[in-house]
Amino acid sequence: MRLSKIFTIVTFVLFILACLPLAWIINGEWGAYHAADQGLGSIQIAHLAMVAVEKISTERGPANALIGAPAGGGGREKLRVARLASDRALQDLVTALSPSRSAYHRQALAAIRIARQRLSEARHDMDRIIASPAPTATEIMASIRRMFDVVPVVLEAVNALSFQASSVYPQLSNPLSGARLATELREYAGRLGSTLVPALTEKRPLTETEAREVFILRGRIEQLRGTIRLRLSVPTTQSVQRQALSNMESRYFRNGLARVDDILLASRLRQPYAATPAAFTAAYIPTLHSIVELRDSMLSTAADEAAIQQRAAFRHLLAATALGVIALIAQLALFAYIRWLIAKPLLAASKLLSDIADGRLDAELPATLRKDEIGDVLRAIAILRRNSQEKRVLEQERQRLIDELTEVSRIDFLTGIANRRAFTQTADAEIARASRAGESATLILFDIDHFKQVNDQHGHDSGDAVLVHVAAIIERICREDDLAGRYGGEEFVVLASHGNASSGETLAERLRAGIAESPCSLPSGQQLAVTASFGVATLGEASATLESLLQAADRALYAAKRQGRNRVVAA
Ligand SMILES: Nc1nc2c(ncn2[C@@H]2O[C@H](COP(=O)(O)OP(=O)(O)OP(=O)(O)O)[C@@H](O)[C@H]2O)c(=O)[nH]1
Repeated sequence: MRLSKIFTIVTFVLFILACLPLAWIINGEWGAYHAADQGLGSIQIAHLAMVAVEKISTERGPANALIGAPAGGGGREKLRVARLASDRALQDLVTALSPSRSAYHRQALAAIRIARQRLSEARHDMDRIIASPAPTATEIMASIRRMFDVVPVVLEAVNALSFQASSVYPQLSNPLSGARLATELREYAGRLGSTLVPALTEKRPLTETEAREVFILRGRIEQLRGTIRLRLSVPTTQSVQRQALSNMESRYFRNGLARVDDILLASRLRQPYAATPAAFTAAYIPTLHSIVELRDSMLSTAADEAAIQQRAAFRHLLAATALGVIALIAQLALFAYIRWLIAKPLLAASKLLSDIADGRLDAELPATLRKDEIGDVLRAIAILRRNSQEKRVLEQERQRLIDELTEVSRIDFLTGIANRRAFTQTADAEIARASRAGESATLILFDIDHFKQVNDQHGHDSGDAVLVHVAAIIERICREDDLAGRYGGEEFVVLASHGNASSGETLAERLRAGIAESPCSLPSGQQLAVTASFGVATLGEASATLESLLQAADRALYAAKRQGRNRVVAA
């Protein structure tokens, strides 16, 4: 597998391995943020449920005030407004719970459906009692109890939502349960007032049942008061809650319950009541606000704390995501850097080595100042390439010299035509080929006449000039495919291929005439007449080799010399 591919696979695998724990961490942070968000939502919805409980409790005040009261006055309008407020609070709660996102929400929604049904029936019954001119105490109490029965159902929703919020924020269980207890306290405080209404309406002492009910309610209220105080006795309780608690103590537990105690005392002493139901309600109900304020203060503390934690969870999520992304980018950048630092130069080095091995020595070498192993490799490749280039130059020079030597060894240094060795090699092969092919070939051997005299009379240089002069005539007259050479001294030889005896003799005659008719210019400037004698031998049965042709031609040449020179004699 190629190095680049291995590097890509390793990068991919390491990237995935880094992604997995990051995804796990981010998923955890997302879960924490999501739970915090839901917990905060639950606190807000729990608040709506508590408000609904409060509104339903409050609705009993104007209803009770209307029982036995003369028709007219603003009582009806107050009841209408109170009922509208209850309906709106329940609707707000239903809207906030839809669509339900958890089992707690579904449980709360189911409870509210039942509560609405019960509330509708209780209102119907209450309207009947209000319309009745003289309802009995039992009828009034039954009607009031039906209103009471609505509240525990809504409290179920409050409990479900508070539990959900507490499960996310265990540290907020104190303010959350404190708010829930305050909601219950508000309910029982309301019930206490409602329980007194029949006796006030009928201007009679409390019945034994009513007195027991009041006793139980007072006990329940004290119990709730104690539990709330316990919840708020922890050091983390904020001053605003302590203030709300003290406000509730003075307004409800001192002023509000003082009204109740007045009525209970008058009832026990069988004395007439100092307040009508409406006056009692008007004095008693406002004191319940202090309980609601305490509830809201605890809820607002819990909501603030939850919002802080939700924001912290969001910041953690953001930080984890940002760190994760930065880590991945850093990892990719590191891989890219390593690729650039190691893999890329190694690949380039491998390509350069392949090029050098294939003889491509002109590829550009990256200039490197690197001091590491990669730098060493690149420098070694540069040296290797330089050595290869030098070796190539040397090889070329060597070949050139070989070619030159070969050429020199085949050419006569004086005349520039083939020497005896070159002529012999080529002529041997040509005669063998012509012999095989059944073609004709003529060998012309000739010798300059009285050459010794030229040397003797005009000097050796003039002799050389005559030799060069004759060679030039040979080159001028012979065809390209004729083989001509200096056979030795002042002796020349020509092998005329593809010819016959007569054409060979003709060529010899043309050579003879050419030499005889062209005087040679000696270095001294003197013109010297030169002649030569020719022996011609033609390829035949008896002369199938160069050697035999040469012997035959030499004999003919000798004959030509004897016959007076400057002539052609055929063997
Ligand atoms: N200048 C010069 N002279 C050469 C060369 N080679 C051979 N000779 C001379 O050629 C002469 C040959 O002379 P001979 O063999 O006596 O023949 P000749 O004088 O030509 O007489 P014939 O051939 O009988 O006409 C000798 O004096 C050689 O020294 C050469 O390369 N240059």
